[in-house]
Amino acid sequence: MAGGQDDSSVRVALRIRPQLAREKMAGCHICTSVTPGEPQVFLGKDKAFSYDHVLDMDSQQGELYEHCTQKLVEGCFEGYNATVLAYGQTGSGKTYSMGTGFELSSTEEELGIIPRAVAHLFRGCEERRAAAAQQGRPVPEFKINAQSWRWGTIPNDHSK
Ligand SMILES: Nc1ncnc2c1ncn2[C@@H]1O[C@H](COP(=O)(O)OP(=O)(O)OP(=O)(O)O)[C@@H](O)[C@H]1O
Repeated sequence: MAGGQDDSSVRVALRIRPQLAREKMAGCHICTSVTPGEPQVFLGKDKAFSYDHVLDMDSQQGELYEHCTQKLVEGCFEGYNATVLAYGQTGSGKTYSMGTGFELSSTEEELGIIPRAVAHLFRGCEERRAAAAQQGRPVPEFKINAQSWRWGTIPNDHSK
């Protein structure tokens, strides 16, 4: 997952997905380990990879948001652009982490990045409007546009 606050700043985070019951039953085993207190992952015993953040298997959705997205959304209010991109092999947890599965059974704690970012954005607008009104300043107006697409249908996508 990666996001940039401006052209010169790119954050990279790696999230290690927990092992699913069916994977345990199929005899799969975990081949990565996280160095405690370090944003570093070992593949096997000797291949180490470093990232800005590494979230181990017990990480929760709120923790992921706090480490990787919260500052990007706050940065938008300061005029910075931000992108959050989930990248990984199939079944690695992109949909779950981004929160676009929209399972009806999801608890608040299980909400992923997108619903959290949307709530954060609207809450941030309201807080800024309320603070301005309270301090007798002109109340700011915010314009939020949203667009969604599926791969292969991106406007001006000439890759297919
Ligand atoms: N951190 C997590 N905690 C609990 N379950 C998870 C976690 N990450 C992923 N899963 C579960 O693992 C399965 C695969 O995850 P998911 O569908 O998000 O993968 P994906 O990368 O989007 O896959 P694809 O590329 O095939 O669409 C799902 O059942 C999901 O609920």
